[in-house]
Amino acid sequence: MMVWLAKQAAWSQARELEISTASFGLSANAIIVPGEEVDNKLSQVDSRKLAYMPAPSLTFSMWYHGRYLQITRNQERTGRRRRKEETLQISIFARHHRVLGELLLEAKRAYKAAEAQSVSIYAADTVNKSWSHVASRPKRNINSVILDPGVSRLLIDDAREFLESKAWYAARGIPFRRGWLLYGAPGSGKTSIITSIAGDLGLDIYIMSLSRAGLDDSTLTELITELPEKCLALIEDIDAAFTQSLNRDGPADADEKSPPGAPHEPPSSRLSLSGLLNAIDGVAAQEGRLLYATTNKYHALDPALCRPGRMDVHVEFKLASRYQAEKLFYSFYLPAGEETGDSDELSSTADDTKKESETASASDKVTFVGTSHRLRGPKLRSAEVAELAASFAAGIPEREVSMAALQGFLMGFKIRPHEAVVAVKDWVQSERETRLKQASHPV
Ligand SMILES: Nc1ncnc2c1ncn2[C@@H]1O[C@H](COP(=O)(O)OP(=O)(O)OP(=O)(O)O)[C@@H](O)[C@H]1O
Repeated sequence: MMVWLAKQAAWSQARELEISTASFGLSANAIIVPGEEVDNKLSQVDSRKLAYMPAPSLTFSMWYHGRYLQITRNQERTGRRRRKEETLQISIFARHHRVLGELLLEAKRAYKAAEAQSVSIYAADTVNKSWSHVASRPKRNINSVILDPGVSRLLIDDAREFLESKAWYAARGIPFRRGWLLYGAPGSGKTSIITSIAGDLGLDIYIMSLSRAGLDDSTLTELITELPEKCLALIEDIDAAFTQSLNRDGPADADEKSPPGAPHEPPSSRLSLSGLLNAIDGVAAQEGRLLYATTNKYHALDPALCRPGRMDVHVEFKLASRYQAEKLFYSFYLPAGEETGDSDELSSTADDTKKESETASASDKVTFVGTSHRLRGPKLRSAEVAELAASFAAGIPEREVSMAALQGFLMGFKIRPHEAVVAVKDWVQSERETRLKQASHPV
């Protein structure tokens, strides 16, 4: 209803407003403060966007299919934790409730259309043992995550094939479950590729962090049963459980993290490995759910956790190769609309292309209105970019720096590709020195 409301003239003309830098949910709900996108200072540092919503308790009057309609948005704090509850009160002057059904159906369609452009992210709320919507991100094109040749294709094809194989599993009596474990260097694109896969398959992401305070076996089980039927469940940093000495026999030592003098936590208040294994089987046991886990410490994981049936596909993500560095350079400086000509790029169907361009225009609306850094950069021909990309990649040692670090470096040269190529050698050297210092003085 909120997405539908956001499209009504009465909504955008409201004169009492609630302003926030936090997400109001699907971005279509809120009205982005005009002019902010063109404020270079704000858009260059990735600051939170300001958005406003008509204040609660206002009543909006409008005509709907020839009928007079009034909508009031109410907000109250309920329960011991004073959680904010929102309700909408709708009054329609009509003889039959059919018109309400029409309105709700139209609102549902508007929501689905808005949702098709973005991926909704939910996080586990361990206090209320429920999931809360934390963000809606524009879908990320899978080709924008640059991995070693064939890896993106393997991941997306495998996930698609799994979703289409329900009957195959049923015919063989094999539980319809599949888990993907992405492990390796930090900042190598594990989370990014998972987000892209969710966008590609039209699934919402439900993230669990095992190091979260208050997460015990029963909370985890409850959270798992609360998952919707079709979604992508993501356990981030699954090794975090092991830094708390998680073992199969029971929870870790309860005193380990308690401040001196704090009351002893009952032993059941921690997550045990068997609790985690049951939960994983639970996620996967529900049909149509995909389970992804990420870790930087593959070898710390218990074999029971990694065995086929729980984590069927293990993919290592390494530090950047020259190939990846070159492709990243392209993605920064190739003129808009031109292809790298890379055979590994995942082709989109006509429908996907349409969706992507719609998504791009939806996100452009927020991020760049007229001030894209591409427009301020030098106009390079593809051949020039190719030459620069090759020189840039030649300056990057194989598997020494992460893709996230490379991205950070290039961000400093958004409109200065030639300078990026010149500066890369010194940067690599300074990264090396920083790493050496860190190794000799571990935190
Ligand atoms: N392979 C890649 N291609 C393009 N961008 C990448 C790649 N890897 C990392 N990045 C960029 O680096 C940032 C961090 O990436 P991401 O969170 O996906 O890494 P990660 O492997 O999940 O890291 P961590 O293990 O620390 O959680 C993102 O902004 C992402 O755009």
